[in-house]
Amino acid sequence: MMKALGTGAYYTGKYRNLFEQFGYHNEEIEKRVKDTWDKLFEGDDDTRIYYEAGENMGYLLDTGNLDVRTEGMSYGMMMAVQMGRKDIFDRIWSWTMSYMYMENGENAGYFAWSCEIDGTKRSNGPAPDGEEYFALALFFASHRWGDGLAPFDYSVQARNLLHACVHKGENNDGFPMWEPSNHLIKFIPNCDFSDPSYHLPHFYDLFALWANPEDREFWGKAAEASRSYLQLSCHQATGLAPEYAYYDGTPNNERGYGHFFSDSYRVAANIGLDTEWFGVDEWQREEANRIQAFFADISPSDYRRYTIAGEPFEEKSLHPVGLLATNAMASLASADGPNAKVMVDLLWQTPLRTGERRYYDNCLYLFAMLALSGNFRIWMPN
Ligand SMILES: O[C@@H]1[C@@H](O)[C@H](O[C@@H]2CO[C@@H](O[C@@H]3CO[C@@H](O)[C@H](O)[C@H]3O)[C@H](O)[C@H]2O)OC[C@H]1O
Repeated sequence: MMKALGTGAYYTGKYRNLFEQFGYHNEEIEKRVKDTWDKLFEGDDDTRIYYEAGENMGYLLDTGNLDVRTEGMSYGMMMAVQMGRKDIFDRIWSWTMSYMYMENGENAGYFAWSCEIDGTKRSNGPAPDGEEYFALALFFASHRWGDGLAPFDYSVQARNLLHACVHKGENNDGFPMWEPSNHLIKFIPNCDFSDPSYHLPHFYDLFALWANPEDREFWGKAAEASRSYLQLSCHQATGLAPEYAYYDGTPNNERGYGHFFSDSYRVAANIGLDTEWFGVDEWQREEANRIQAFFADISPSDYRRYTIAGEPFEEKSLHPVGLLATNAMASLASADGPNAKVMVDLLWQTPLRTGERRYYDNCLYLFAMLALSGNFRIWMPN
């Protein structure tokens, strides 16, 4: 039975343990989730991506690019709030506010998407996927632990950030992160195209509940627009999405990002979580089945870059573990589909990635572990 959010949207309020449904034992599953967290955030493993900084800060390192990204920091906060780790959440948020937050210029109110490990900004521009994850992680933190003094007044921080995302540019002060005319998230504020993997309608349905009252209608429309946009941008036969796409959904290959590669992987995971939180949408079920069918007979060692029509390039996937993790997370949308169990089994049998490219793969891996074990939840206000 679906539960009303009060915005016209309904949520499931249920978090399936798909691992258990597919035959794994609960004790083993819980241990695996905990081990995965430990290997990323604690200990000496060569899978680690989180590091403490000073007395009260910490960061996630993009081990392949040797920088700290809003993507990783916001993912780290989402992981920490799901795992109930306020200590680590606050450390990451402190680092983010100390070094990434921009107070001046056309991006004031946003976060610099890439910094050096010492906090020096590598860029003065943001990447909107970070802002949307920050905002929802902050709302969840507020609901789980309550608001504290700034910058730990989590719900205030989330609302201010979402205000900037929607309203910047209204006073000639930069650009919004969502295009006002169509409610679609942009790749960067000052551009007119999108990135299908940035579309998180399941987040926007919650922003419609918790953002500033005057923006709630906007977020409801953004959720609807994103669910439609995914249908436009994912290939009808293969289900594959390009990294960047125009507002009409066609691939944007101006800089070579019009194909299925690293960014694209997240679309499958996002569809899985949207289904888990907000219920089955027939297109999402079919889409998850299409992506899983495409990869069903390809060995991870042979994952490549593909056109969205499915033609392989010579170039191998940079993040095969991340790709198989997101394909497994799609099983939340296709649980009764022909490849759902195979994809979940493949994730279960695959260890975390080691080596210099481990950051992106291991982030997607932990998200999949959380989601497939029923531990990637909506934290409602008490
Ligand atoms: O041009 C930058 C643009 O690159 C930036 O995007 C962020 C970085 O890329 C995205 O994820 C990467 C996927 O590939 C892996 O190899 C990397 O480790 C990941 O970081 C990420 O989602 C974006 O936030 O956005 C700002 C633009 O100016």
